[in-house]
Amino acid sequence: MIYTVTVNPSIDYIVQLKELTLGEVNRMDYDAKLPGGKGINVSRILRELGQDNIALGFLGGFTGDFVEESLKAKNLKTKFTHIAADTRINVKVKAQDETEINGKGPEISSEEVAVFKKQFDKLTENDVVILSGSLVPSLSKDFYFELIELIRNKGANFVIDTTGESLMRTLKEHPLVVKPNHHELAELFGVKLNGIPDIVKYGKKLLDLGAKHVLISMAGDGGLLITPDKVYYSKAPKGTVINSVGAGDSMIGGFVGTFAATKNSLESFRYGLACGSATAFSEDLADRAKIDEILPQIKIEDYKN
Ligand SMILES: Nc1ncnc2c1ncn2[C@@H]1O[C@H](COP(=O)(O)OP(=O)(O)OP(=O)(O)O)[C@@H](O)[C@H]1O
Ligand SMILES: O=P(O)(O)OC[C@@]1(O)O[C@H](CO)[C@@H](O)[C@@H]1O
Repeated sequence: MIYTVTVNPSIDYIVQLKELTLGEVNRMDYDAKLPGGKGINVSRILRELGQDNIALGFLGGFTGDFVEESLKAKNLKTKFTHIAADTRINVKVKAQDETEINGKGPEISSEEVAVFKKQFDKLTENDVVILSGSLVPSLSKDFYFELIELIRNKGANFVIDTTGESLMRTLKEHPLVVKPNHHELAELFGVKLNGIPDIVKYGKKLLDLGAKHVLISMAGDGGLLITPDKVYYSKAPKGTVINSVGAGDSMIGGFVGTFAATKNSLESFRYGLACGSATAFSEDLADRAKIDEILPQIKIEDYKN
């Protein structure tokens, strides 16, 4: 089974207007409320791909009820731990630029954490756990490492979508895949990356430090997959970008869902790229029809230094 963990889910409140003027009353042209949070987005893409999965995490209050009901309506399997405080609301303003205002997230008590962690007792070596998104301020910065220890003790695989020191610290536990974007990769090593050869050079270091696969996403410039045997590169397909929120989560969903089903890294890369671009070209996250439309446009090349 694949589990996604969203410690800090959200209602994503999407607000669209032609122009945002700070300090004035602005009127929206369109708005929408979506269940959000990185792990939840991965779960939604896995479901589109027909990959069985269960979304875990913490939900509370009327906002938490909205997220849970929206996911149930989409036939997603969920086992959230219910908390007393309200799940956050993240505001995504689409005007002349895209601006995101993400909440800090609710207080989670030690009792609620204990109930959540109990679920990890049942993991087996056939399971994959995907840890994605921010932690809430009341949790220890080491929370993901505590979870990784529980996961590794059961012999299960994990994927972590995080950046900086937190990412570097998890590499020695051999995540199935890590997916920094090219800016995050540069920050990880405190360097400026000049073109694909540099990106490959530093991406390979993440492999050397323990990751089983390294995916580097480059938004409209496509992506790279670095494995111990080979490096693959693909441009991004052309299309009208409607919504880039969740493109990275979609790429992870496409890669992990396909890898769980096929164990084929190249095919998983193909689906990861297609899911990422399909979301960028959709109003909400990509649906199966959009993913299928984009798949034939993905052309992967062997990358040779
Ligand atoms: N403008 C775009 N055009 C085509 N494909 C895109 C575009 N933006 C993203 N993608 C696809 O989605 C993948 C992931 O996007 P990106 O690199 O923006 O991830 P990210 O930085 O983790 O994004 P986010 O945090 O917004 O989810 C890219 O590698 C690419 O395949
Ligand atoms: O604040 P975090 O946890 O880093 O990111 C949360 C978030 O911005 O990530 C998703 C897109 O990747 C959105 O659905 C959600 O609002």
